[in-house]
Amino acid sequence: MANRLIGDLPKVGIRPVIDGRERGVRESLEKQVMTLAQTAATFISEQLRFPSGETVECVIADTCIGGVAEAALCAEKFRKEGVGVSLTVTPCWCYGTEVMDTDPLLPKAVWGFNGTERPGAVYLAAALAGYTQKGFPTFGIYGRDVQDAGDTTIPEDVKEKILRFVKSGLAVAQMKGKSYLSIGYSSMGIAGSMVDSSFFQKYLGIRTDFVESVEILRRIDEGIYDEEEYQKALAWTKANCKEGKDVNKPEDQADAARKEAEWETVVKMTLICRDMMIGNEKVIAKGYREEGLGRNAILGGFQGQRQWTDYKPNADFTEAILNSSFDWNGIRQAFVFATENDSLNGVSMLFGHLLSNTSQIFSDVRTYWSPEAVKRVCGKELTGLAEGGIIHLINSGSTTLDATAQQRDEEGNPAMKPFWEITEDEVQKCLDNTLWPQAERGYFRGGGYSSQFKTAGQMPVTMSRLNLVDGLGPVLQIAEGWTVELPDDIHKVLDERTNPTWPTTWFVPRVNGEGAFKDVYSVMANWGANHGAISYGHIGADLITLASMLRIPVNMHNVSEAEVFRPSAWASFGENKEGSDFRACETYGPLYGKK
Ligand SMILES: C[C@H](O)[C@@H](O)[C@@H](O)C(=O)CO
Ligand SMILES: [Mn+2]
Repeated sequence: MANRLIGDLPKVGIRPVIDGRERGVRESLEKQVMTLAQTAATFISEQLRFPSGETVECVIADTCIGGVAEAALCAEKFRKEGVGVSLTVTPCWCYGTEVMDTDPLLPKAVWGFNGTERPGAVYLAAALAGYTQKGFPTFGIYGRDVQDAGDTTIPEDVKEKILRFVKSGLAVAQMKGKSYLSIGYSSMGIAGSMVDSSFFQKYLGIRTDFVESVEILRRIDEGIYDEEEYQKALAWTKANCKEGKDVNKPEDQADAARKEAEWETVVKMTLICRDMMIGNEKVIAKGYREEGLGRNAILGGFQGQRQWTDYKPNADFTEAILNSSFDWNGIRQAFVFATENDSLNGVSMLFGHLLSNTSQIFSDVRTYWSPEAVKRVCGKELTGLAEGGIIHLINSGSTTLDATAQQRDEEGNPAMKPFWEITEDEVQKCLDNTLWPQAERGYFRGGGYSSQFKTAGQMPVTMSRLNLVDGLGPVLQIAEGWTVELPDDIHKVLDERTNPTWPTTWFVPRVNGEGAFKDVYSVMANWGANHGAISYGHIGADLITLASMLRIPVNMHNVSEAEVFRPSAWASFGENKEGSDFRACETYGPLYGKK
């Protein structure tokens, strides 16, 4: 079972429900109802893939569901098949609570075909009322325009909601039962690194697993890693990871032998952290079964600072490579690995990864630069998207090399793609646009190598952050925007004022003149912590849907109201979308336990 997370990927269960009246009514509908289910299943499997690249499999009930018995038969089939998300479809009237999916943990939605020959929308409303009354928040999908009874196409607005619902539901299902691997614990008093096991378990169904960092030293010293892969990795690293300028004072600079030793150490650290997350058959074959099983970790965090980094090379290389979509074994699914063990930023990265299938950026939200301040220090004007000010995103370590913006989408725009769309040439460009200067020894006494690059292109991105509020619980904040590439005569001046050996992304959130999005400064002023997780694309609406499934309220976002898609029950908590979200999440509480 090693070399991958334990357990099969979740499937999508499709529930064709029907008016159970036989001897005429039911028979007249069977074909249309089952065809709707098959159409939905085909659409989902064609459109969606897991971050691993595997396709999303749908399971359709053996028969249409006309009553309790067939609902129970369907539930049993879904249980056996490993269904993690349920989508009920119908064009006709059905008996709401008799045919409903009563699994409290399955994210669920109902698509009521908008055709007026039969009362499908009436069923939808009745079903949603039943789900709301019984405490199973369910998403309602109802196309805006009436379709003819024989129409088996899925309207665009319905497609959008089906995909948004299924992507989020699969994210919920993929997290359940997995682990957060905490290597070390509290990092420099960063609250997110004081891992809250209760949050992980009750809201995400994720177990937290704590391993002291000394485990890495033990595995290095005792050779508990795959020696053959290590040699391959070291050779690849030497060929592809070029050292940058050593910014340390001459008297503090490591000699050649020490630098070589640090490369060897950081490569071993990378193998070992990965093995600790998902295991390694080669390590088992070497006689280390327990170590080779791994810890089923869908997400990891490394404390690093300060005890480890005061003594040993830092994990900047490890974090950067694990978060990237490639390594010495080629192009592959990115891991999700947080630096400074900021588990809350790690969760935000995981949400982004599961929703976008891409690798993630972990950054300090370091500096807001007003146009005036840039003018003062550079004598230059900020222009284009940057003209209202910019936010400097920069942190040593945990930023994917995909963030060099060397990959291109179908239109030739800079992008960060799912790994299966990335070319070898793009990988090489990401590597060629990254230098690896020695770690700055004032911060990192034990040395190491930091990834140094700038995001060289404009890309749509979404920055998010999960925060824990005492007395309230988790909240999520979201800022859609763009990366911007500054002219070198501005970038270099601003970057040199910080830690130029770290990866830089210049970020401009979409602002609307109101509240937290009044202007770029306000976004920074309202950000809830020192870190943000940044995903490629504008995925704010997906994050909002996912958060509602997890009963995590969204306290800040710049997604248009029309795109907000939450369970129908949320409307019962009031018209104000933000207030109703908080009230609904408070009422339902976490999926897997009591607050
Ligand atoms: C200066 C500290 O050592 C860095 O780790 C700091 O920039 C941070 O990343 C804090 O989140
Ligand atoms: Mn940081």
